[in-house]
Amino acid sequence: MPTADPTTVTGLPPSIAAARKELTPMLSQYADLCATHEDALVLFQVGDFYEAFCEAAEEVARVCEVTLTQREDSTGEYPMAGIPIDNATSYLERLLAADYRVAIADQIEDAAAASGLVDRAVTQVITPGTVVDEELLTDRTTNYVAALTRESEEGENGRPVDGIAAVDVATGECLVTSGDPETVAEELDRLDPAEVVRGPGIDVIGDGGDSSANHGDTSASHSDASANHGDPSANHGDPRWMETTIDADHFDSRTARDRLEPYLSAPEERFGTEAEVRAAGAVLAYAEYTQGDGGPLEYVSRIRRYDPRRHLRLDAAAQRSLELFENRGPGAGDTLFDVIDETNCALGRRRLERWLRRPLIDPDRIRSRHDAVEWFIDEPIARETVADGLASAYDLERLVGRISRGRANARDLRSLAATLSVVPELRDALSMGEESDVAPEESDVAPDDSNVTPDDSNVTPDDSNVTPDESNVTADDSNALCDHLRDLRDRLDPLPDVRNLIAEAIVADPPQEITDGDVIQRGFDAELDDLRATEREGREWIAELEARERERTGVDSLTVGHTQVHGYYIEVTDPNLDAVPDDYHRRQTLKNSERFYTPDLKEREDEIVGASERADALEYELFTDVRADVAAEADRLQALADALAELDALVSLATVALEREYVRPTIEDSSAGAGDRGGITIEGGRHPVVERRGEFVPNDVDLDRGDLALITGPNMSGKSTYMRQVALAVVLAQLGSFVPAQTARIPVVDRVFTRIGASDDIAGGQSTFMREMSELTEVLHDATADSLVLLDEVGRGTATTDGRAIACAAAEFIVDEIGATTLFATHYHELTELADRREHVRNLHFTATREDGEVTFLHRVARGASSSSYGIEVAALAGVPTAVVDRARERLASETGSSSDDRSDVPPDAVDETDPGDAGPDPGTDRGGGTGPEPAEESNPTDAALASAIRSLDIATMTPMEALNTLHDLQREIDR
Ligand SMILES: Nc1ncnc2c1ncn2[C@@H]1O[C@H](COP(=O)(O)OP(=O)(O)OP(=O)(O)O)[C@@H](O)[C@H]1O
Repeated sequence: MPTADPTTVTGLPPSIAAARKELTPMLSQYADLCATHEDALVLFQVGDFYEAFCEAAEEVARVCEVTLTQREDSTGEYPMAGIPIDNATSYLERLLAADYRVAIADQIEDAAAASGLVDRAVTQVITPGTVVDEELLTDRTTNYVAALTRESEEGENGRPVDGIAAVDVATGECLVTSGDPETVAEELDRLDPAEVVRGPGIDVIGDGGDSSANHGDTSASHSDASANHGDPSANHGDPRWMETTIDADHFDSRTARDRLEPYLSAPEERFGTEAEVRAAGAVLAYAEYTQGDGGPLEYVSRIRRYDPRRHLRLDAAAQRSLELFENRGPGAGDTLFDVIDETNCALGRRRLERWLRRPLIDPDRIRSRHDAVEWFIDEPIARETVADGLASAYDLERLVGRISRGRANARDLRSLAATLSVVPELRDALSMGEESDVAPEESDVAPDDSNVTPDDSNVTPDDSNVTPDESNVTADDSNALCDHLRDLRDRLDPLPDVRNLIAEAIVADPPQEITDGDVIQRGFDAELDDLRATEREGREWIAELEARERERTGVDSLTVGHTQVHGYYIEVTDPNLDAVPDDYHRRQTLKNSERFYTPDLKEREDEIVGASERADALEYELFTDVRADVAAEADRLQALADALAELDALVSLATVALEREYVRPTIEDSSAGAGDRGGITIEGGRHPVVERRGEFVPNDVDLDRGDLALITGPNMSGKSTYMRQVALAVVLAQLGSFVPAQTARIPVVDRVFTRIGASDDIAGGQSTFMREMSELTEVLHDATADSLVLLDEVGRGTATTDGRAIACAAAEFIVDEIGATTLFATHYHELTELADRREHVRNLHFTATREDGEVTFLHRVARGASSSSYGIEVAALAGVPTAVVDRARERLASETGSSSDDRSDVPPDAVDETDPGDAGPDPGTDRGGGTGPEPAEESNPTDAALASAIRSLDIATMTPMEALNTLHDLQREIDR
């Protein structure tokens, strides 16, 4: 992100502070507002502009690329920069992007009416986590600001309990939970707030401050993860969110309780821990402050406490490596979210996002969502009707937020009414599964029934006994609306009262402004209608005045006109002034004419102006009343928004399942039966994202509960893709989606752990290996028999022998002690021997072949272990000259010494099934790993140098091309 240190230009600009005593009243007012908003850049309304002065002006000019001007007053000259209020959004975006909080100081009284200095106040502090301006928000994401608190030594083993509360100021949603520091750090990742307010005592997110617990900071996603290992200064701030500090008092128990009082009664009943109360109080304090400190935010009515353990846990590392929401690396394509997002409105999009961040773990709830998705797949008409209806729905959650905040205009209310008007259609569409004459085919059949041929009527006795109703029931059975959708349909309240109120009150196409009239329908309010009638009649009277006066005076050139300043007049040119009647009073003299008014005209004019002003004011009053009446139904509207959001997410899942040929997974209650039940069985499984890039080779998965599959195979052969596709199938299934496969049986998993690929984003200064180990620690510590663990090349970040030993020990520990279902990709061929010693270890491998000199990766998984000499083999497959490959093999053989003994341990099925072709390895030769445990003595200096060069290669991390180039270099060495 760009920016100079924001603190230099937030709050009071230094040169204004220095001249504090000599300021003009206006600058003095500016200075006061700046002083009370130390952490913000104050934009100060002067007419049609938001202005900043002195150093703040220089910064605004720089960031917003607007002209820096000089202002002069009695105290001298100073810089000023302004942005037009009408067009402020894009400038505000820039300031936010430059890491500023922006305090908007509006004129809060009519400048024309004010005597002296116009009163101004900060009406809103715009910060990344609390923006409510529609144009500054994106559709998809829920925009949270989160507060974190810590209760020391309250939890198990005297460890701290952290609380987290997050509020979406635009919609009024508020979530609260607590737990050990790691859990809360993980929740923070899931909520992915735009802004974080840390309470006292939380210096490092995710670190319980218990340095003896060596897994205490393994929320490895954060730069904070470096806490115990790296530079502590790196712990303050995460580039993903803005860090905000507020007065510590807001985190005080008493203060928090007082703050919460208007929002909910008996917080201790609602909340689980003191940490939650304090976090909720603090986050609401901050939210109120940003909304202009006008007291409680009424629309924050849905404060929900939740238990993170009731969801599939996906920490940031898992979310990232599975590319749920973010792409990795340059050139990366879609994310999983992109693939499954076929939602029709912003409500659904946000809901689906939430589901993906928090898949379920209750098998019944999961199946219930699957039922709904299946129903929509089977009912194309209903699905399309619902999708079309939802596509015309506005963002109800945010509309309600704006209405409740008193920021909605008449257009917003019409949008609300338009959204309500689709609800009955949605209900009808869902009722298709309920009516007795549901399917059109059946009603079509009816007339034909009378024409049945005698043969046709030859139905079996059983059938003929069926009453018409019953036959319908049987016919409908497959399409019967599932409980889930029936419940959802019942929650689709069309709020006819609200819809009618808006339809009656607000004109169909209202203007943007709500203060200038033309907002309220005729017939809604008698007084308003009278005023408008007076206005209209007056204007008609004036419209006819010209003709009347021409006739009365006989002056054909007489005109009636109107100016903003002088109002209505009758104009008579100089030559005709003689004809002017007595009741004409002079109003204005022009070059060749005179302008007059008559008492009647004046009276009418006063009437019109009076009626018009009163009507505009009345309209505004009526509008705000209607808005308040609608706001009073906020709870019902939010409940409807909730149902619409869910409906859209379900329809999206059905659409995706159909278009991409996903299948409904059978959900196993994983821990129901012990033993091997509850394994993952997938036929023809695909990676939902990779399959969109082109030809995809489907693969099967057959793992019993607690199995550990060791996956070997060359680089680029498809190991990571395979592992990820298994995890994605589980995530998709548990969020309620169908999965990309032919058949799938999936157990409910409590947590997905991933340690995939070397992460080079070591922001916290942790070495790759250290980070890898802390992630591994987390797996070994926290995984359970219900977890799914993905490990990719564990140990590769250190010396081969150490790495292999660690990988082997970790695999054994997982199988023996944890029993988590695990996919473990490795280049350490020796690990495959584990299959001989452990019942639950299986070998799988991927292969590559060469055809016509081209290396082809089959991307097909097969039983058994792969050959171990990946690097050289791939080099051979890639066409490295045989002499070089042979020489390399000799080198390796001499280095690995007696490692050929190892081969005897390799089970028969571990032999690489690759068709070796002409360049394939001789199965009889030693195929020990890239570097063996006991390097042999080298016989001469060149050999020693070569051996050392080869030994230092990290084959596991080399691409075939790098292997090729390295071999080429080695060959040149030999030839020297
Ligand atoms: N089943 C498949 N069908 C088609 N393409 C696939 C399949 N599996 C993987 N691929 C493609 O092959 C490439 C390599 O896959 P992947 O990264 O999974 O290999 P890998 O064996 O894990 O490699 P490395 O060991 O280097 O990490 C990917 O770009 C992917 O697009």
